[in-house]
Amino acid sequence: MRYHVVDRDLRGLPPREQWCPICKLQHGLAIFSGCNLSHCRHIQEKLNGISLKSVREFLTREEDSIVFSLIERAKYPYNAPVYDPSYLGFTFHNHSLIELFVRETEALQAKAGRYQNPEEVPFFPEDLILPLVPPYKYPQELHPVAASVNVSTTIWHMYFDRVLPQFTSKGNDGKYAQTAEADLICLQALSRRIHYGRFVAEVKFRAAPKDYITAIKAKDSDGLMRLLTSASQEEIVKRRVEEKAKVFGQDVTLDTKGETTSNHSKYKVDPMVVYSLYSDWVIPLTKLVEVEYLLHRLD
Ligand SMILES: C=C(O[C@@H]1C=C(C(=O)O)C=C[C@H]1O)C(=O)O
Repeated sequence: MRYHVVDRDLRGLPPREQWCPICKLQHGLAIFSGCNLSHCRHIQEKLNGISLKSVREFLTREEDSIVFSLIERAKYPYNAPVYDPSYLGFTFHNHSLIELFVRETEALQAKAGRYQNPEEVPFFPEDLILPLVPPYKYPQELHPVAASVNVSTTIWHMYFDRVLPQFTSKGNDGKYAQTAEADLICLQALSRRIHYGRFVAEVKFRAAPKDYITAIKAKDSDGLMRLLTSASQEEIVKRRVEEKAKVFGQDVTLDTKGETTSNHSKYKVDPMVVYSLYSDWVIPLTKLVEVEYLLHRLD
């Protein structure tokens, strides 16, 4: 079967219009009226590679990155000077060392093409320089409005004000560059996971466009929240990350006979902290991103 797709713009964004080869209607991405929905969904699936299964697999793999990044950050004590704007003597626009570190690293990574990937969202987009590398043709599954859905500031404050003090020991070992680097890895993993809510929302929209279109047209945020929520899935996710914190965060040693011994009583990051991080922040923010994306999905 051949699909005739018109009006793909230069950045490879989703087609604004397309012909459905089955119902022969030309229609915008969001307007399915008069057309058999299953046919049009079929086209969408052919054009785009994401499914609920694939997005959930992505989120599951991101859990590993998040738990590992917290464990790596927990190697260092809190190291307060990293977050104190006066530590650099009010140079660099009164930025703290962490802010300077993130801004400069993001600028370098932008040059290397990191933010061409629609999965990656910078914390300081205003500082970014155009990539030096040739463009890579990433699949463009999202509606263009995805570019303006951004909860980076909330993630920043959540991480530094609420989460970091819970899993680091008090103290100062002077390893500030390593500390800032470890923070950045945590922030990037959290941001990637949370902003992936845009992809989750897209597959949910495609699976039940009629329901979502009604709620979107009514600007019904609560209705959208109800539609996209799966309480059972959330419970699985929370228990799984708690378990990962136990498995990844234990000391593994070998005794003289070469038998593995694990210390189950002491974990590098408290598994309850990881459970609460997901329960209080990661899942609610992912759902907020989903709703924000959906509210503008028909723009
Ligand atoms: C991400 C999803 O959407 C919602 C958010 C979830 C999450 O952030 O883990 C889990 C279930 C849903 O309530 C999903 O259905 O997988």
